[in-house]
Amino acid sequence: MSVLEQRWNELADIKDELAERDWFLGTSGNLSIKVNDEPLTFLVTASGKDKRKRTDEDFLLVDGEGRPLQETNLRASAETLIHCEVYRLTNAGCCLHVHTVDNNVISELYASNGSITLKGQELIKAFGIWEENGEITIPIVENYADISRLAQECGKVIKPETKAVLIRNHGLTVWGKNGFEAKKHLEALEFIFSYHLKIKLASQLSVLQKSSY
Ligand SMILES: CSC[C@@H](O)[C@@H](O)C(=O)COP(=O)(O)O
Ligand SMILES: [Zn+2]
Repeated sequence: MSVLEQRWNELADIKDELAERDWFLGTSGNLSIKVNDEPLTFLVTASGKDKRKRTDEDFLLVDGEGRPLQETNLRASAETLIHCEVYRLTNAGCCLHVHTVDNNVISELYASNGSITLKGQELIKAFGIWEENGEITIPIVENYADISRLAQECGKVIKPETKAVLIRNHGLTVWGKNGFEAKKHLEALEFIFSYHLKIKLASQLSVLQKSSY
């Protein structure tokens, strides 16, 4: 099997797993996986599809500027330029973007800070952070309608060590050195976001309950 076929199957399997979690509502979400380093080529999901379905037209091979490398009627994801920025600025081998209610709420709650710092969670270790009070900071950018501008803003906050970016009231883009790591990072962040929102809500409720006595 060629490297291209191997990467295709790997990304298709990841897509199936994320679909099982219902992380592609309303055709949202896009995924990519690197095929070649120099020159950069990667497979990216075709735009506007129901990503819960597995077909032979799910991905396109594009270059470092997001241009298709093969004759095709398909359009690359509208957010391909964000994936280009991730591959340009980090050692990512796979990049995943999903819209969930939790990542949207977190992005709105912390937008004015420009980032959210997560700590005190066992799953921080999924990012290779093993120290006692390890923490990870996820930058948050505004959701510009102009994709070049949005990609540019993402590019400004992505440092080599950054693992993810939140786009305000839009979704999360997260990556890893390969498909396994990207999925691990995505699952860990969604877990921590969900925990964070629940504990925040629970503590507000307990303040309300105490003040009603
Ligand atoms: C139809 S909602 C989602 C899109 O606007 C976009 O944010 C998205 O995630 C999917 O776009 P796509 O072009 O299919 O990759
Ligand atoms: Zn999106």
